[in-house]
Amino acid sequence: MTQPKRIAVTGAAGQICYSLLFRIANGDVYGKDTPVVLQLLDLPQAQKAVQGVVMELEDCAFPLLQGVTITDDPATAFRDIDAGFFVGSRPRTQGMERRDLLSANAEIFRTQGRALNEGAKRDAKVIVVGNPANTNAMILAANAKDFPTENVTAMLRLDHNRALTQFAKKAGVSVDAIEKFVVWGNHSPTMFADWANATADGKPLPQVIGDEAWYKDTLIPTVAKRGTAIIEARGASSAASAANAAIDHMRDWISGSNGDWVSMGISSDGSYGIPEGVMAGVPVICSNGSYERVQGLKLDAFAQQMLDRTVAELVEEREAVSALL
Ligand SMILES: NC(=O)C1=CN([C@@H]2O[C@H](COP(=O)(O)OP(=O)(O)OC[C@H]3O[C@@H](n4cnc5c(N)ncnc54)[C@H](O)[C@@H]3O)[C@@H](O)[C@H]2O)C=CC1
Ligand SMILES: O=C([O-])CC(=O)C(=O)O
Repeated sequence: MTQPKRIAVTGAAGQICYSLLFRIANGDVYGKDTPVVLQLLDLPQAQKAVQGVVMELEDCAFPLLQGVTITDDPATAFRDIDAGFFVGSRPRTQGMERRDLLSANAEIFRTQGRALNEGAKRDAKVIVVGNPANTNAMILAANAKDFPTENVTAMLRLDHNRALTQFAKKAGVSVDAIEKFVVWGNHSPTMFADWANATADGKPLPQVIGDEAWYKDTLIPTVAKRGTAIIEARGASSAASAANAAIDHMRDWISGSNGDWVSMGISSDGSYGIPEGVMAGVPVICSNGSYERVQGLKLDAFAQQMLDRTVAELVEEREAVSALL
């Protein structure tokens, strides 16, 4: 058996983690040959609830689960980790936008960035799920001064997966027939679900669907507002689908995306005119434990306008938290 991977998960008592932890323990991130140790973080008042979740993890008898620690101390949670899922933070409720969580959650990521810096392996892979995910990831990276910024990412994969299903239904194909699709920008209603390069079974998706009005007037807003629709229907924000997206993001980063594009929020290097340091969703291809931006795409006037809008929002969010960077 290989060495166990140490995985920190924050917000362990919450609803996303109630799905996420069981998937990780089942081997869905590192594969069925790699044992895992979970290092669970939550607030002091949530420790008892985390203990309950751990009892349930034990009761699953997962062969790959070699150990679990529970703590309310970020430094303990992030010590020697290979991967970190940063979920812990307040979710929005009806009537709120994700950016309304900025002041409630930003401070969490400053504190945790410092702890990540202290204790994590330098090649640890980090995904931020807690909203507003892009800007929280930027705060986390900025406060982990000696930790590689490229190893801190934000989750756009739920938006990506949501769009794939809508496209697949419209085109009458399976979701895995669709390739080269990307969600650009912020995990917010300004996100840009871009089908310009996408294919279905190798044929251009815009031609296969042949309905640009549907794409602009139905697909884009449906994906952008899906989180709100779930909150209205369920009375709570997406949980199992968010956990699934976090698993997809990390699994592909670790094991590769088989040449296909996936959407990841990463720190901008200035490509596509996205200001450097902004944590924006872009197309990447994952292989050998790392990701590469897809470069050189031509954006038409509509795409450029959509990208500019979502990037402008990210820049505004960055200004709002400048004191924490
Ligand atoms: N990026 C994305 O696509 C998605 C992001 N989210 C976000 O994920 C976050 C978590 O959502 P849920 O699990 O539904 O929320 P929840 O309220 O069920 O759980 C959050 C957990 O985080 C804990 N927590 C709060 N502050 C903490 C801190 N400083 N350190 C450690 N733990 C802390 C809470 O005690 C609670 O157990 C929310 O911000 C939500 O908006 C949700 C769905 C999709
Ligand atoms: O909408 C929310 O607040 C939760 C979330 O990020 C999503 O479901 O995409």
